[in-house]
Amino acid sequence: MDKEARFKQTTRSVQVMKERSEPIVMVTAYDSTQAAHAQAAGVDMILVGDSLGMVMLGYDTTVPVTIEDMIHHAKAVRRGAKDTMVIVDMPFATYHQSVADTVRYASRIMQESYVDGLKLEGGIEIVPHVQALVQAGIPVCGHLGLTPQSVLQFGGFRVQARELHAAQKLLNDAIALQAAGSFMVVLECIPSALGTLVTETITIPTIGIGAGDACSGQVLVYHDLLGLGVDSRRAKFVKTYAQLGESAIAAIKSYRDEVKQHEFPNQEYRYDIAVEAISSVKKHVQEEEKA
Ligand SMILES: Nc1nc(=O)c2c([nH]1)NC[C@@H]1CN(c3ccc(C(=O)N[C@@H](CCC(=O)O)C(=O)O)cc3)CN21
Ligand SMILES: CC(C)C(=O)C(=O)O
Repeated sequence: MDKEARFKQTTRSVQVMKERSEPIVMVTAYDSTQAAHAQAAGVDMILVGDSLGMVMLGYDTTVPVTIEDMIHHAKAVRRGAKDTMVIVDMPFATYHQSVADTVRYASRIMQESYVDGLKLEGGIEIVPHVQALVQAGIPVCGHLGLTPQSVLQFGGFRVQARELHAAQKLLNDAIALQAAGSFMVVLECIPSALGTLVTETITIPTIGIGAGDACSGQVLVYHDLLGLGVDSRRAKFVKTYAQLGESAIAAIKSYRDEVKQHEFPNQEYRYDIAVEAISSVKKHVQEEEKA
């Protein structure tokens, strides 16, 4: 996309997109190259997800991810996609102590990485925190359903809100987040009929990941949609649009083979020097050795 044609989404424009039933496209990114890919592809917004702990840092869950990790990656994404809306996850347990601590952590992320909003996992229990951030001028995106920071409590990455009470609670949480001033909410790994019901009940946009096709938008993890991961374990909601992991391994193998067989670097990849210059250097070295 050329620079002129690029429109940076805002909290207001995504609301209009929902009203017009225009799907909102979100993808995660964790560094400046990935962010530039997402922007060049014309996505509406980028999420610097704490999934970076799993896909970039090699952890089994998102629990070990720190505020420093999030800021480090968010800054890189901001540099790579200056004209795209960027939302950043608040990491594990940074919005569960005092409201004052939550505002302090959130302000650090906003001011140091200069992004467009923050995402927090949870419902009614975090409403005071959401309200305080909104009062501070920070756009807040909610996240309900499979909230990965609670994976240890869930006992694994499992589909959520399949029973009546849990489904009712999720709907109430969505309503509470909207009332608290959230501009959007991510719905992860829930029955699609519940995704539909939430999207029809609240007025703010819903972004689904494993929440059906009626959500106002969709999000996928960069590594998942590009097939970059090396482990084959993959959630049912992931559609893989390329096999870049396999391409990467094949390319590195070719490089390895060419170096081992003295095929790389050939003439094309070398720098020249005048013959006289190099022979003078050689002569100089020989004279030094004699002395
Ligand atoms: N690469 C990656 N993609 C993600 O979407 C993602 C992360 N990492 N890390 C943070 C969370 C964890 N997520 C996950 C991980 C696994 C499943 C999964 O395997 N779900 C099972 C559900 C099985 C059940 O409940 O019965 C599935 O088969 O879809 C779901 C979400 C989503 N997020
Ligand atoms: C999967 C998305 C919604 C997320 O929260 C993340 O990338 O951490």
